[in-house]
Amino acid sequence: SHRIRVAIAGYGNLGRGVESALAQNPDMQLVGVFSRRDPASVTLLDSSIPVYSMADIEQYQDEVDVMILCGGSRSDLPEQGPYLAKFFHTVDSFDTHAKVPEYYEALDQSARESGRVAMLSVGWDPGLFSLNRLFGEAILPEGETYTFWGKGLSQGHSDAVRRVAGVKSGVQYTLPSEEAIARVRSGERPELTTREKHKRECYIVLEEGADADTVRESIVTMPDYFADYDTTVHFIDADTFVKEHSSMPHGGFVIRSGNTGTDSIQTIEYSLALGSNPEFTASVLVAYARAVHRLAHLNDIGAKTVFDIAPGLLSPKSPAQLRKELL
Ligand SMILES: NC(=O)C1=CN([C@@H]2O[C@H](COP(=O)(O)OP(=O)(O)OC[C@H]3O[C@@H](n4cnc5c(N)ncnc54)[C@H](OP(=O)(O)O)[C@@H]3O)[C@@H](O)[C@H]2O)C=CC1
Ligand SMILES: N[C@@H](C[C@H]1CC(C(=O)O)=NO1)C(=O)O
Repeated sequence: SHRIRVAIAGYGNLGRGVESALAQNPDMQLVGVFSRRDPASVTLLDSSIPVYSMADIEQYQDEVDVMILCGGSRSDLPEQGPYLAKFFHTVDSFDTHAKVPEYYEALDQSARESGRVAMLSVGWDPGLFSLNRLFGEAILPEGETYTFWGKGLSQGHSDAVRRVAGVKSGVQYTLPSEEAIARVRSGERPELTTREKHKRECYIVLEEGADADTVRESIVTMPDYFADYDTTVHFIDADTFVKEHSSMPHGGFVIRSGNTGTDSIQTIEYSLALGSNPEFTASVLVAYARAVHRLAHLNDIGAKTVFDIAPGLLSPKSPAQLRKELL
């Protein structure tokens, strides 16, 4: 059977990660990268892969089985997602938690009209952490669920600060409250507000002539991303930025602490330690691209989240082979 023909829409940290993740999956083939920038200015890891202008993307419908959308959630995907679902089966990593319901509806309408599959919010949070929160609550209905991230670089929040007028480069680190983690791990099951669980720290290089106080205010008050957190903004020069803020580690964990019949305490914990947030997220996107391709062949169209995907669809192994590996 032929390899799955995959293309990338939007070439940033995630796009680069998808390019290298595809090289690790021999049943898939990267057929091209689409960018809003001049293709001549976009340098891939593998220079033999063609780069096309996003403006021409509709012409490639018959050459792409799955389009992996790697744009930013704050401003790119809300427009690119519903648009591209008209022409391609897609998968993206949309992570503006507050806006997921409306994004789902927009994708679902577009994908159903075109008879395509559009998977949203694939990654680790939302994505693998979402699945583990579901397992915890479905299996241990009596209990509490906690999610902690970091210390590490959030790409969604870094993308969001880069979109603020006056920001030349920017990253955002998420720091979990060690005190909150200790209380959860002790089995206390505390009520914790958003603000009590994490702090956010940004490092920004300003555009020439931009005003630091105005930029800081735009960031710390930003709804859905920073308004509910204690956020600090540091302004640094470009050399320091490149020297000290070029790696993107991250991670975190989901804990479900619950009680069963005889009041036994049961604890489920799922954790991630990521050397590269974008490369890991890209690896999740690529596994789900395989599932999207299979759903497309089953004509199981419309918007899908990780909750809708049978795990076997992620694996390159046949169902028969997987059954042999159950134990
Ligand atoms: N669900 C999850 O667990 C996760 C989700 N994410 C999501 O992934 C999204 C993308 O993250 P990330 O790849 O780090 O974002 P980037 O800022 O690296 O890229 C976003 C877009 O910006 C454009 N771009 C990239 N580099 C440049 C450049 N040098 N000059 C001009 N434009 C550029 C690209 O579009 P173009 O090529 O068209 O110019 C690209 O698609 C995040 O917004 C986040 O929401 C990330 C991690 C985990
Ligand atoms: N979507 C996040 C993945 C995790 C990290 C995170 C955070 O640090 O706030 N929230 O969810 C990302 O863009 O990195």
